[in-house]
Amino acid sequence: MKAVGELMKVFITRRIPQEGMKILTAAGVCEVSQWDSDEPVPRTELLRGVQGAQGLLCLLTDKIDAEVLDAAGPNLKVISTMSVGFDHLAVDEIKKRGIRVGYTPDVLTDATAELTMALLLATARRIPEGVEEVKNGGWSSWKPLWLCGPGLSGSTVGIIGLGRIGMAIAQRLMPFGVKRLLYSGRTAKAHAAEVNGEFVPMETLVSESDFIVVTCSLTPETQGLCNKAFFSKMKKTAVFINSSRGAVVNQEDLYEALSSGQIAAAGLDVTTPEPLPTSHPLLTLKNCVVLPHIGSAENSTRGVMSALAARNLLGGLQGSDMPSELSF
Ligand SMILES: O=C(O)[C@H](O)CO
Repeated sequence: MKAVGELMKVFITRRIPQEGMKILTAAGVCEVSQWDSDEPVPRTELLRGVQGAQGLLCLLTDKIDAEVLDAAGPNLKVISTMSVGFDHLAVDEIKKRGIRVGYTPDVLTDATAELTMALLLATARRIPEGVEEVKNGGWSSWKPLWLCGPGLSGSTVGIIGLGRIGMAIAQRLMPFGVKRLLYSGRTAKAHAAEVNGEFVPMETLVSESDFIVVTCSLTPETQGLCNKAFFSKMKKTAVFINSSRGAVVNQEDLYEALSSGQIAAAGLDVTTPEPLPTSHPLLTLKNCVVLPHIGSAENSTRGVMSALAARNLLGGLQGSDMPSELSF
């Protein structure tokens, strides 16, 4: 048994699924302190909690910047985020200080692809609107022209960012009889052949797609990518879906496009900010379906993410391999 003094100090910024906590406890190498709540850690508590830590296990809601790294001090060896996205981490600053980073790719791919499909179908076929009409007495009869929306069969779908999640969505789209699958991104991908994906310039994807699905990561290049110019090139009948990060979209421009009939509908699992204030104009629109960032909220997925984040943390603390280390 090691004396407490020899244990490595770790700060965890939230209550996380048991799977990860059990792994950390069983390893017996760290002294864990935690923001033991379902709500995000206040900034002051984060700055306090991280002091002297050798390991930090954080979530996508925690902005890990130079101030946090300074507060942690020189002992910080590893940051393990329980997320596949890492736009909340000041990667350059982290790299400069030689701190290793773990993240959780792959394990949430299926869950996020499933949710994106659900959001796409719900938005296109106006499911939330239909549910609301049933509840509020708006359902007067079966009506030939009521609550119609576009279907996937025979359609063209454009995926922005054919990475792990984009590819899993493409695979799920195939049995729906999609006619063309377009994708854009930095480079053509060999794996696109599996889904008959056509690598096209962004302009072509935007103007030819009946459905646009955004799954790229948030980077300086993709920030605000879906803006007025983007929406103005879309078909008036097209549906826009975003399950990546809210900041890829200019929400004022999206509101304008939706309310003016420039595009048919939008489904968003991510927004800026999160949560989206209940007074936000997008929430007044029937043709906009907004979900509270639940892409990976599938029963077993969060436990698996938590376990992977714990293993990444241990790898970084012990100077050994991390199952999913971010290479930068
Ligand atoms: O980055 C992530 O992990 C997703 O957005 C949430 O699971």
